[in-house]
Amino acid sequence: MIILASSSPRRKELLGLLSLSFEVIPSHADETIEESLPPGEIVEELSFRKAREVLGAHPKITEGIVIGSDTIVVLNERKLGKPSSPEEAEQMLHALQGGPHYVYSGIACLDAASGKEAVSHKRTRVYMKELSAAQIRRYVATGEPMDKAGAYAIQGRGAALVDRIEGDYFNVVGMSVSLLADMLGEFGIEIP
Ligand SMILES: Cc1cn([C@H]2C[C@H](O)[C@@H](COP(=O)(O)OP(=O)(O)OP(=O)(O)O)O2)c(=O)[nH]c1=O
Repeated sequence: MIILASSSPRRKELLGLLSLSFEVIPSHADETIEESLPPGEIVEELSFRKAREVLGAHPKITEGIVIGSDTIVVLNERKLGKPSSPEEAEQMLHALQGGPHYVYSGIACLDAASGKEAVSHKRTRVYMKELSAAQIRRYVATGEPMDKAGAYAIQGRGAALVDRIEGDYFNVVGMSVSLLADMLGEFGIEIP
């Protein structure tokens, strides 16, 4: 059995690409973290917390693999999560437009029966086009940025804002399917 500890519809779709049967249980883990930590450590720690919280809150889960994941956008030293208001979304997009940034996504897998744990992350470079204030305002007005790290969705209308990427596309959307497949392999789960 596989349990995805996530409320993200994107991650559900991404795990679905592997044609494995799984259940979704949203995680309510505390995501407060020291922002000065390296971004790879942040997404790995938060991925772990999400998976552990679901396992801890559901004592009936005695076997199977619990998967947690977390995504942040990093611009120079600045870490951008999900915007808390349309104004913050506009500010994030103003900062990101016209240049490159990194998207980090972590994945944690916990084996409920054995207690075995694994965690890893990937980094993708995203180059955003130059955007006018009017373009940014129109995009924020669609509502799409509000539940997305860095205030854009590359898989949606946000695709029009991106010039190109270097690295794994799915890592930008929320979880590297390729990395996940390798990690599940370490837990004895073969992809059909
Ligand atoms: C950069 C980017 C992020 N995102 C999304 C992926 C994540 O859902 C979200 C980052 O927030 P997260 O805190 O990583 O995840 P979440 O709160 O949506 O879901 P959960 O913690 O329950 O697993 O941003 C996109 O959908 N497209 C993008 O291009």
